[in-house]
Amino acid sequence: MLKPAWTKEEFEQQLRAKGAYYHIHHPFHKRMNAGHCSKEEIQGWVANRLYYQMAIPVKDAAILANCEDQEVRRTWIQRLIDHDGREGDTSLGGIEAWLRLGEAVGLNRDELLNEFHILPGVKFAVNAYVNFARRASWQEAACSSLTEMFAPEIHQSRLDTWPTHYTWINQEGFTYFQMRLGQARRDVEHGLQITLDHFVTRNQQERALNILQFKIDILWSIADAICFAYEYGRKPFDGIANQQVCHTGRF
Ligand SMILES: O=C(O)c1cc(C(=O)O)c2c(n1)C(=O)C(=O)c1cc(C(=O)O)[nH]c1-2
Repeated sequence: MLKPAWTKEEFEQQLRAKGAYYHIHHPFHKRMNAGHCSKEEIQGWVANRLYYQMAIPVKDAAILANCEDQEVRRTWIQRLIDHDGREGDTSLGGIEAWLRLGEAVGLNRDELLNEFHILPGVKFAVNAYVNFARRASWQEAACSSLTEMFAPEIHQSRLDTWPTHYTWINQEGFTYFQMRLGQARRDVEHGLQITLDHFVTRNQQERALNILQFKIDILWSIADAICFAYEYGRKPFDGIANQQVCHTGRF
């Protein structure tokens, strides 16, 4: 029997219920916000997350390239500007703000930008997101960005806990988290509107939930890779070679 479609309100509720699996509940994130991470663990997380930051505007450019709706493009393009910044603009782009967070935790730009610390598992997870956005319809790719529904809470929890737990971090590094609070809420409003309008039958709505779970799995896998390497001390090729044998670049 064909299952009836959820109303928009019910569908939104189902999407929001996925927050139960958001990486805010990952043991590594819980440790980080409880103040139990070492300096090396914080540095490892910040260095690896830069790979995600760098990929976000590439992912959003892929969505723009696949989107034939001018109105949507006019709004979506703001996401690229948020992360890349604009020449001559005084407001900080997200990537630059993240690099400053890297410096605030004691890393230098060279080691951040030459991917010295990036784990293969993080690359695979992030690349899966970019590749999905390239191949999927723009509506499905927009749906995959909806983990941002849960992001303001995680950014806020860092702002609430890090300054007291990690007093060695230069406060200027927290600008990124502050910036994202408003940007993420605005992005979600748009992404949610696209998703609620596009996925209308019950089958389509269930597909949207599966796409959101795919993205949640990506974030969880990133945290797993970082946790394994830095909390459990099991970096790739440990005891066999230096991590620098790992492949470089994007495949
Ligand atoms: O720090 C976080 O936990 C976190 C998570 C996410 C997310 O849920 O995908 C994003 C961000 N931050 C973020 O800063 C950001 O700009 C962002 C963009 C997107 C996206 O999918 O387009 N997710 C996220």
